[in-house]
Amino acid sequence: MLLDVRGLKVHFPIKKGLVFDRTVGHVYAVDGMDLQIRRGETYGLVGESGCGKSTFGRAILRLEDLTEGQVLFDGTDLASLKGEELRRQRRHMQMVFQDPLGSLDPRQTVEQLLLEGMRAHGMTKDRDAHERLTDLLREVGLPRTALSKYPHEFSGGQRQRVGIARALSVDPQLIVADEPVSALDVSVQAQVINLLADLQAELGLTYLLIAHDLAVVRHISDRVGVMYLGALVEEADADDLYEAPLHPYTRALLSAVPVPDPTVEDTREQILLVGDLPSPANPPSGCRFHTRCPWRQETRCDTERPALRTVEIDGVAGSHRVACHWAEQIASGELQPHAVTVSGVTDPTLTTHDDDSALGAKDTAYPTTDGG
Ligand SMILES: Nc1ncnc2c1ncn2[C@@H]1O[C@H](COP(=O)(O)OP(=O)(O)OP(=O)(O)O)[C@@H](O)[C@H]1O
Repeated sequence: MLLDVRGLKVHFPIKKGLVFDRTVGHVYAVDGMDLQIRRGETYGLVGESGCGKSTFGRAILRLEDLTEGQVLFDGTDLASLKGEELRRQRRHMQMVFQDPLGSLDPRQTVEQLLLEGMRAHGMTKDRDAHERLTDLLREVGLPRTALSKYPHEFSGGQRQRVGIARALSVDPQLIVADEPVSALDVSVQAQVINLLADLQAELGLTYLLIAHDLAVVRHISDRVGVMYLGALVEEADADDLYEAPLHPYTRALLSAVPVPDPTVEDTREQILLVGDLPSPANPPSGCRFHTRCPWRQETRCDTERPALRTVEIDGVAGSHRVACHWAEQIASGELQPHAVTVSGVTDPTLTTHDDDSALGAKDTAYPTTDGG
């Protein structure tokens, strides 16, 4: 296991007061994450905007203060490291950001940008440093002439290649890529994703790939974790997750992913997510998804937070984990979905869902089970 995260919490204090800051509450951005990544694996982390994905990615690189929990990187607990030790450890873990323009110093040439990290980790002392720069550019598919250019002189896709080269420059083991393609044109997205895949094969890298778009992570990820309000609600091998999602939230996210071929009839279940993500400063009690869940059962879902547990499939406990009290009953059809209103109150008169005209209604989720 290269990365082993246990019970991680990152809470941001909410301060009030002009002169004396008072803490009046907390944003529970990450609130009990357990996640393991094997060496050489690509782990896709998905979820709606605001569910805590970026905070989690930043926290495991110790770019955020950890409120509680353990982050073991190759056996070393990062939570206990400080100063020089932490700085040395950081060389092994690098980040690729969504917006390379915002994360690359506009006054530095590509050469300066690439040398900066290498210099900080004592990697420019040997005379091979320039050879390494040439290799880096070749690896990310940029010409050698790129070295003397500034970030604004590149297209979005090329700039992301510079961002990737910079992450690679210190020879890391783990790369956290936070929405690496969501700012790029669709036509360029696949090129950058393919580049990440090629680099992994060539260099044996391990990735945590963060994205709100499930389609982006599907093909490159070995495993996928779905995050909701600060914690994982489901995790499985990528194919299992996409073909047999168990958590109602995952089912809702997947039913929103368009079918790539317009000539193929979309027979999947349609579950509309009702309302906005609740505030992470005031998360719902019990299961955090209960206010939007079409399978919510009173009162267990409202009061008891489900643990992330391994489910048995055909009597075998595999690697599919889900945090739902009723995953098996939902999968078997024993529990039927019902409509959800914005307030999160289920309407007992709407326990069937054969009124297709209601599909697409703004305030109500009507899951259909035909073909799902
Ligand atoms: N430094 C901070 N101080 C206070 N609250 C923060 C801070 N950073 C993030 N948050 C809050 O924590 C929650 C989780 O944010 P985060 O950026 O991790 O989510 P996300 O899933 O990555 O969303 P996005 O894709 O929009 O970045 C949000 O409500 C956000 O406003």
